[in-house]
Parts: sequence; C-alpha cells; structure tokens
Amino acid sequence: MTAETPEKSAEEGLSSSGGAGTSGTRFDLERETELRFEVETGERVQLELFSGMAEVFGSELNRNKKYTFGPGSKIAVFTWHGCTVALSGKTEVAYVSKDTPMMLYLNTHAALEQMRRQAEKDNERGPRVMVVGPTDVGKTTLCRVLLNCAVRLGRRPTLVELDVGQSSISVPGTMAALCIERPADVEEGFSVQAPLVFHFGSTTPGTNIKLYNKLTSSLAEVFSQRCEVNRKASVGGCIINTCGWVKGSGYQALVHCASAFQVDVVLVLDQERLYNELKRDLPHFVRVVLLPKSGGVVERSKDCRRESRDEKIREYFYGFRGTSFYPHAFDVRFSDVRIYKIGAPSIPDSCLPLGMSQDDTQLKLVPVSPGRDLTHHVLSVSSVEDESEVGAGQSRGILESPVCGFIVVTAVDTQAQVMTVLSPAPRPLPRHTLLIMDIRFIDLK
Ligand SMILES: Nc1ncnc2c1ncn2[C@@H]1O[C@H](COP(=O)(O)OP(=O)(O)OP(=O)(O)O)[C@@H](O)[C@H]1O
Repeated sequence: MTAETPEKSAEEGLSSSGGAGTSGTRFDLERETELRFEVETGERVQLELFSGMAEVFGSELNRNKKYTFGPGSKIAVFTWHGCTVALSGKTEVAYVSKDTPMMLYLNTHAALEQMRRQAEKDNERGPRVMVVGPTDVGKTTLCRVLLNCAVRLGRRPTLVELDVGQSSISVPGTMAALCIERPADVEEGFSVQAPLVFHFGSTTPGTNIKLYNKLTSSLAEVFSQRCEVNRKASVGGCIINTCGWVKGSGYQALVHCASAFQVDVVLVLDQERLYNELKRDLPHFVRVVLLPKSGGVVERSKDCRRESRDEKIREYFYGFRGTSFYPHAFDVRFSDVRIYKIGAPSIPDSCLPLGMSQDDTQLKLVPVSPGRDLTHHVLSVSSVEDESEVGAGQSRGILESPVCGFIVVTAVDTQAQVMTVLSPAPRPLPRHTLLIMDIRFIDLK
C-alpha cells in the first residue's frame, strides 16, 4: 500500500485521531515529536519513512521500506530532527505528540554510557539497571530503548526479563536473560538467539514467590559468572525488566532482585511512592531515579494481555506472524517421560511434618500422573540429564536447570497411555523431564 490518498500534515493527523481508519496518511513530524498509533483489531498497518530520520523505540527506520504492524500493536515513531512518514491501513488512533519523555530517556542512557566508559577505564563492571513501576507505564519499552541505544554504540548489554506475565524473551511463565548483540527489529523486537530461560510456570509471581525469588537469584548468579569470563558482557551491564506488582511480596521481590543482581541504578517509572520506598530500603550507593511515563503508553485490558500471551506462545511454535516455523505433532508414551509441578499446595503449618516449613513446599517437585486434565497445558522440557535421580536433594537441580524448549499437550489417551504433543522439533524429545505450567494454549488458528 502506498500513500495514494490525501496527504496530511501533523496537525491534520491530530484531527484525524480517534479512529476513522485512515489509509495512506502522511505525517510531517517536527523535531523531537512522535507519531503514536494503534492498529485496529483484525487489521494491519504499514509505516513508511520518506525523508529525515526516525526510530521506533530506539530502532532506526530505513527509508522507503514498508514496516507492517499487526492487530493491537501500539507504536510510537520518534524523530530527533524531523521527518516525513506515512501510515496506510486501519488505525484505531493516530496522532502526533510533542510531549514525550524521550529526551529524559536519552539522558538516562547517556549517564549509563558514562558508567560503562568509567568501568572500562577502571577495569570494573558496567551498570546493572533495574526498571520498575506499576503495570502499563512503559517498563518494557524503556528497557528496549536503553538496550537499543547501548547496542548502537557497540555495547553488549544483557536483557533480564523477570516479567512472567508478558515476557519479551520467551513464552509467558518463564524468567530469562538474553545477550543483546544488535538493535531490535522494528517489527519483531530483539532477535532471540540462545537465551537462558528458566521455568516459573505461571503468569504471576504471587503463585510461588519463593520460586520467583529463587530463580531471580539463579539468573543473577549465571549473569555474574558470564561477566567474569566475558569482559564485554561485564562492561555492557544489564537492564532488568520487572513485573508491575509493586506492593507487598511484589515489592519484596524487587528489593530481593536489587540485592541478587547488585544493581547500581533503579529506574522508577511513574510512581513516587515506590521511588521513596526504594530510596528508603536500598543501600545508599544505589541510585534510584524517578522517570515520567510516556503519555503514549496504552493501558491493556485483561483480554488484551491474554491475547498477547497466546500470541507469544503461537510465535514460539509458528514463528513471527505464524509463517516461519512448522511445528511437529507426535505421540509421547507416559512411561518415557517424568512430569512434575513445582510447589505443593500449601497446608496449615500445624499439618506440616516436623522441621518442614511452607517455604519447602513451595520449592517441592510434585510428580504429576498424566491424565486428561493435562490437555492444552504448556510443558517446559528441562535440560536436566535424564539419568539424574529426583531425590529430596536433587529436586533443586531440576528447579535451577534452564529449559531447552516447550511443548503443548494437544491430546491425552489414558487407555493407550500416550499423549500427543505439539513440539518445535521432530521426535524424540531432547530430554524427558517435563515441568507443567498453569498456562494453557489452544492451537486454534
Ligand atoms: N510512546 C508510546 N506511544 C505509543 N505506544 C506506546 C508508547 N510507549 C509504549 N507504548 C505501548 O504501550 C504498551 C505498554 O507498554 P509496555 O509494555 O512498555 O508497558 P509495561 O509497563 O512494560 O507493561 P506491563 O509491565 O504492565 O506488562 C505497549 O504495547 C507499547 O508498545
């Protein structure tokens, strides 16, 4: 699609916001402004840069290339020096804003880069940054901007993803780390090659906060080990994306994360209360910075979040926009696998065996006998060696082993004692220890 319909200036674009789907609308953006748009459900929108320079969340746009955004995408095209872009397709809203915090975000990046330079000089480690704030304040977007800025300067920062509801690295229900080697693709985001992924199993940390904190520590440990042997990773530092749960145990989990990763900087988006609490509770050498949220960040409904989780799982099996991968379906005999759930249901303290605490039950591996209720569940394939025995001591090994992939149970035949699974690779499964998630995926499309 090209800009064949009437051309509009930014001001006209403003007046066209509010929905009546526009096609081929041209926007002349002044310096330091951004064009924000949302794609209507069931639609696609194409973006093209005609002149000047512009970026989407820190990834530069190429001129005269058409970028396509799928249903529900919420995008901001920012320009430092002015540009002309066009949108074609049905947008729910499209408007230009002069009021953007990008300058503050860039200043934050400049300060982090200064810390990296200093680290290089002094043979120290680079900044470890934690981004926090309530839901829908643009945490993920800020992480992306900061990582893009760093990698564009030749740095190799690590993205640590602790948001188990909306992971930007792997499927929901996981906690992961990814070394960033190139800027995010404008449409697809960061290229996910060789991430380190741990199984959490649900979309809210509150379902098993003990496990959540444990895995945060495991990620921190692996990251620190990598920094010891890889100078670039050490200088690049890390940007940690967290969950929007910032009260009670959620808050404690943030404090735990700050200590596990030994963070130097905490960026608090849009909540003064959280900012003050962290200033009070973190050691004085941690720099806690309050940043405003962008007016463009869009609140997402529960349904919208569920859809984007489903989309993420679909993407894992079928690739971006469902076109690049061809998953396999095959039968797995019950006797060939061992399936566990992490965490036993909590029972009153008075009923626990002598010397055992609730904490122990949260980290316990509970064997699951396959039945029909397993249908549609996502299972993580643990990388733990098949031969290892699961005794009281070894369960730790499974909890703290990364996963090597995911499968979805599509059918269970209890008579034949087999289950049919959807898998990214052909049979056989690479390992036979499976961890069940609370998350289900129904392969409808
Ligand atoms: N300036 C902007 N203009 C338009 N859309 C934006 C802008 N910044 C962010 N968004 C969009 O707003 C949505 C929410 O942003 P983001 O995912 O960064 O928030 P979050 O705080 O990480 O959310 P949560 O932690 O609750 O999942 C995303 O779809 C993102 O693309």
